[in-house]
Amino acid sequence: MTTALVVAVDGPSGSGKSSVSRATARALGVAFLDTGAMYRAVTWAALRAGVDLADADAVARHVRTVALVVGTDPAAPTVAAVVEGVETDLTEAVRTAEVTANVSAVASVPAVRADLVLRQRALIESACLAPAAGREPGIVAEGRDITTVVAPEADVRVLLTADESVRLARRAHQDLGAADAAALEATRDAIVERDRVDSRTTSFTTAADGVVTVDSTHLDFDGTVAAVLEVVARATGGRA
Ligand SMILES: Nc1ncnc2c1ncn2[C@@H]1O[C@H](COP(=O)(O)OP(=O)(O)OP(=O)(O)O)[C@@H](O)[C@H]1O
Ligand SMILES: Nc1ccn([C@H]2C[C@H](O)[C@@H](COP(=O)(O)O)O2)c(=O)n1
Repeated sequence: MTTALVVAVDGPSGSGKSSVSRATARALGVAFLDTGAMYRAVTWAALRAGVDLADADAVARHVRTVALVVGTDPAAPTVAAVVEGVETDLTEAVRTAEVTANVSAVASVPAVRADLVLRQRALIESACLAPAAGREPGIVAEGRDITTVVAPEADVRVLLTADESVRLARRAHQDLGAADAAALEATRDAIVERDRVDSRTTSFTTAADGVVTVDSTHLDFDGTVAAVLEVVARATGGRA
């Protein structure tokens, strides 16, 4: 493969966007971009700085000052921010319940979205024009608005879905393992609520024109990756 390949993947929480996109990127030998991690990192920074998240202007002003460092190696994706002049790894910190509970408020600010969309496009361009050593030119980028806003011209655009009950069961299993029923119920409520709030800002439940839906309800993980790779092969005539 010599021509750069951009694969855009969107979907609701627990659809498998991150894990399936990452495995797809590995299989294709290209970079991987988790745009949700970028929204999470600027949320972490805003919380740390004590910004009032109800004040959209203040949030957008603060986010503009946050220098993000995003690692797009699908074997070990990372996100960091420069805090008081020091690059601080946030790969784990962005997964806390506090960040998860607040990220939708930050992601719903239009000026924040405009800012991060530009940064995401720059990362996609960089992966295409200057791939890391040993990597093919291209990227699998996933989120909620990649197929529609960030990279509507992507070579391949996929909406990854699964029935709500299956998505919630996967997420609960990942987050809580064998936790008690009340904890599982709380996780489910939080996920449903986050998707409800996020869907006011981005459209990730129905496929836009030209976007291929992959429904993983009855597929296991490997089967889902294979289905996405098949969409890529069909769209690229086997060049990838
Ligand atoms: N087809 C599948 N079959 C079984 N498990 C799956 C499948 N796809 C993903 N998973 C598992 O479901 C869990 C959630 O996947 P993942 O984190 O990739 O979802 P996501 O859509 O990125 O969610 P979020 O937007 O909330 O971060 C993970 O544990 C993942 O391994
Ligand atoms: N392109 C994107 C990616 C993510 N978001 C928002 C929506 C989520 O609540 C949050 C975290 O994403 P996750 O890590 O759960 O995939 O970020 C968005 O609005 N647009």
